Order: sequence, then C-alpha cells, then structure tokens
Amino acid sequence: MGIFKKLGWFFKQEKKRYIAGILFLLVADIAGLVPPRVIGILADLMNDRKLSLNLLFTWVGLLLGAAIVQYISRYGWRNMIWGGAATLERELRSRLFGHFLKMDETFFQRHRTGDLMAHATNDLNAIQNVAGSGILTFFDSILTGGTTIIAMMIFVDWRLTLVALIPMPLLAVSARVLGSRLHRAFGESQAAFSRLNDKTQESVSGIKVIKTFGQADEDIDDFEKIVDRTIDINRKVYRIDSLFDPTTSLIIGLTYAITIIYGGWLVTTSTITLGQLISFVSYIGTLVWPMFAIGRLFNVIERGNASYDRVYELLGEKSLIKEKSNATDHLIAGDISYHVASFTYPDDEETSLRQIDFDLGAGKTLGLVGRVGAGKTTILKLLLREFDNYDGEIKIGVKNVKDYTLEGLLSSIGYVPQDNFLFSTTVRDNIRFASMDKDQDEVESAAKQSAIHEDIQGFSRQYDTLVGEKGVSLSGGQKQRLAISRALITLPEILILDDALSAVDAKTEAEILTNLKADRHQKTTIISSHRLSGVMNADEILVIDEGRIVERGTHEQLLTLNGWYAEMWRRQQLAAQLGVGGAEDGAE
Ligand SMILES: Nc1ncnc2c1ncn2[C@@H]1O[C@H](COP(=O)(O)OP(=O)(O)OP(=O)(O)O)[C@@H](O)[C@H]1O
Repeated sequence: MGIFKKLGWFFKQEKKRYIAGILFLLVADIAGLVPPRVIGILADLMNDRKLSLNLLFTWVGLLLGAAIVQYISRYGWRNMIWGGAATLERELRSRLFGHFLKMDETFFQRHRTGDLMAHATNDLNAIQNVAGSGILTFFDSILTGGTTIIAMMIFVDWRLTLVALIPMPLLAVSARVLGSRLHRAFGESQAAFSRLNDKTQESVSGIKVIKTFGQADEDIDDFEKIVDRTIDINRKVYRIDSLFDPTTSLIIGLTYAITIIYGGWLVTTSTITLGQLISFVSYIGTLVWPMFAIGRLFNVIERGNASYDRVYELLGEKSLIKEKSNATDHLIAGDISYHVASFTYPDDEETSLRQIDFDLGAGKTLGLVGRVGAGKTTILKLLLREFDNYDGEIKIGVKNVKDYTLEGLLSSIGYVPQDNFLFSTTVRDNIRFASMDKDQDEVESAAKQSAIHEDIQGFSRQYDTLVGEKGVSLSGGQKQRLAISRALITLPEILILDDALSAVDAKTEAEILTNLKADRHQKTTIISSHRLSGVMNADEILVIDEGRIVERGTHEQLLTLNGWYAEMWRRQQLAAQLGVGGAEDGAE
C-alpha cells in the first residue's frame, strides 16, 4: 500500500475529484445492499403466503430504483477516478519528458533510449493504473465489503456474520506474503522489459549495419536470449500472481460451508428466518468480488509501486549542469573569450583538453582542425555548456557562459553536429524547427544559404516533402545541408559547424562558405573540419592534437610553419588534383 502514500501529493492535489468519486461509490454500494435484502423479504413473504400483488410491485419497484441509483453512481464514480488517472499520466509524462530535456550528456550515456522509452511507457502506465483501477478497486472492495458486512449484521444476525468471517484473516496473510514477493518480481520484470526495449531499439536502428556485416543470425540469437530471460521473469510474476485466486476461492468455499452449517442451525432454532439465510448467502455472493479484487489490487499496486520507484530514481538524477538563480537570458554579442586550462570528462581519467586559449571577436571566423579524436568537438561542447567541470573560464559577450540560462545561451548558438538528426516531418518544418513562426521566404533564404534550395525544388512536394523515417531518403550531403539551414534560420549570433560539411563536395562547400561570409555580418562562426579548405578563410585556425593547441594562425601563417597543417594541406591538394576525396585524409 506504500504506493498510495507515495502518490499522496497527487491525491491531495486532486482531492475534490477523488472525494466525489468515493461518495458516488458509497451511494452505489448502499444501493447494492437492497437486492439481497429484498430477495430475502420476498422469500419470507412467499414462505408465509403473505405476498400480495401490491407488495410484489412495491418490492420490485424498490429493486428497480436501486438498480438505477447504482447505474448513475457507478458511472459518476468511474468517470471521476479515470479522469484522475489521466491527469496523473499527463503530469508524470510531462515531468519525465521535461527531465529528459534538462539532463546532460552523461545521463544519456547511462540510460539508453530503449530504457528511457520503457520508463515513459510501461512504468507510467503501471503508475497510472494505481490512480485509476487501483484506487477504484481499493475503495470499491473496502466499501462493498464494509457495507455488506454491516448489512449482514443488521439485517440477518451478528453472530452468524462473525462466524462466517473467521476464514478472512487468511486472505490478509496471503496478501501480505504474496504482495512482498510480487513487489520484488515486478521490479525485475520492469527492468527486464527495459533491457528488451533497449535491444529492440538498437537492433531496429542498426538493422542496416547488422545485415551488411552478416550478423543477422547472431543478432537473432542475442535477441532470443533476452526474450527468454524476460519471459522467465514474467513467468515468475504470473506464478506468484496466480496463487491469489485459488487462495481466495478456498476462503470463499470455507465461508459458504460455515454459513450453511451454522446458519442452517440458526434457522432450525428459529433464531433467523429462512428468508434471512437466503439474504445472508446472497450477501456472501456480494463479498466474493471484493475478495477477488484484493488479489487484483495487489497486482496493480505492486506493479505501480515498482514502477514508481524506477521512475523516481530517474527523476532523482541531477544534471551536472546547474543554472544559477540569477542567470540571464539575453546574449548580446557573439564575442568569445575561451580560456580552459584543463578538462576531463566525468568518469574518465585522462584529461581531454589542456590550455585551450583563444579570443574571437564578433563577426570573426575560427577554424578548428586536427586528427580524429584530437579534441575539436570537446572544445565546442564546453562552449555549448554540455559540461561545467573544467578549469578555466569561457565568456560570450561580457558574461561567463555559466551566467546565462541554458535556453538563453543555446538559442543564440546555431549548432550543426557531426551526426545530424532530422525529424519525421516536412522539409519546411525541419528547417524552421527552432522557430516555427518563420515564413516560406525565411525558410527558402536559409535553404539557399546552405545550398539545398535547388535540391528541395527537385523533391516531389518541394518544401512539403516528408523526411525522416517515413519520408524521402536523403543523401548524407543533403541531410547535412538541411541541418545547416535549420541552424541558420534563427540568425544565431554564433554558428558552429562541427564537421558539418564532410559529406558535401568541395564546390558546394565553397558555395556555402561564401554565402556565410556574405550574410553573417557581425556574427561569429566556428568551423571544425577535416577538410582544410573548409577553414582556410578563417580569421584564425587552431590545430588541435591530443587536446592541446599545437599550431595556430591564419592559413598563410600555418603554411609557412611547415608543420601538420602545411603537410595536410599539400596532401589534400594532391588528393583533390587526383580526384580522390580529401576529407578523410585529415582523419589519420
Ligand atoms: N563523453 C565522453 N566521455 C569520455 N570521453 C570522451 C567523450 N567524448 C569524447 N571523448 C574523448 O575525448 C577525446 C576527444 O574527442 P573529440 O570528439 O573532441 O575529438 P574530435 O577532435 O572532435 O574528433 P573527430 O574529428 O573524430 O570528431 C577522444 O579521445 C574521445 O574518445
């Protein structure tokens, strides 16, 4: 029952709805006491041969009246409680989703997509069930059980009632023993579902790689192993769960046996009438549902309890990035002052960045080049405030990046990551994703800047063409250029292209870079690239190696240094003349 306490905040918030629901139930249950008693009275009247037509109509009218009251109040009760459950679902869903959006990168490394999806679907459903069918069953069984037992005492005989209820404590004992085993088993079952979800998600999104490498059979084997483990755990749940119903049947059987023996004796000694015994047996029939319902209730409650713990464990995780209470929203200009003495990824031992210092005035362009894994993206991640735990200071405008709200900071930066993601919607909405109020002209202007407009004109429905999973298949270069348009449309103070032109040809790259130079006056640009032609016009280029700046200067200065940059430039020029893709060369 701990889950009711855990959800106390919600029941308090929705108390009017739940009180109204419980009052409806009380009315329904009181109306439910009428039929057994009326049947007993009619039986006695028939037995005594006193049943007139008038009396028959009166009692049958009462039966009908009770049925109508029950109908209305049950409708009201269910409506109230299910409405409450839907409110809880909405609240938890938005809390969880808001939490996902606030969390930092390390959170998404710890929890994979399938696991997060399981929390947002299976676990939330289980919790929602507590606020719906759990509460419904709990109060229905207590009120139906309680009012029936009182009616048995008042209308029939209190001794017979007490004796008939002797087997009841067995129900409480079995509920307690099986309940705690169910809680543990449900926890395992939900975790197994998360693993299964993870595996499914990974296999489906990696299906091309799996097939290309001929690993389909191995993947099916892996999948089956996880399915088998999940089924084993669920079997355990069903085994425990299915013990409830036979135990309840046994208790009900015992109650009937005691009633027939002791009640029969009370009738023969004329302590109660035959009609009263019939009413009593009928009342036991009314008790059967609440008794079975308790078994079902434990299922709902323990499942919800295990899920609540899982969801709250997730919600309890704090982002490493904390906003200051007096953080400001407004980013004035894109001057960047970047001074990081050292940075190590959380949970990593090796330092990823050392002594990275640069100042970039608004309107200037910085180029970042270097080998694979040199630290270029890491430099950008700190600017985007994905991590705070570095030794140093990064300023944009006159303020430290930590003094801005995340929303304020990030909405002023247009970031195009290496692995871009497109949503399953139209080309237009993908481009204006960050500001849906942009009109067609603005969308087209961003598309033209990133040299994708012509391609879009060639799509079957132009800007209305669907992309993403259900839409048109785009080439790597088209995806990159769409992602660039998405970043450009907000006219960001700072534009970051993180190897975002790797899949476009050199001519298109040059066209895009020329457009950027012409259109982004007083706005800052950072380009990380393996292809040096992508940064050659930058105001300053940093060559990064093993997390340090090893060379710096303009393209001409770097060529005269005759170091890594100059060597790479010569190789890439040669490769370009020979018609070999030069982008990968920098990846050595
Ligand atoms: N989240 C992380 N946790 C721990 N280490 C990380 C993380 N992300 C990157 N690294 C490590 O930091 C180093 C720098 O990686 P980074 O992605 O910055 O390189 P890069 O220069 O951008 O490489 P590439 O050109 O291939 O994109 C690498 O050794 C990488 O393994």
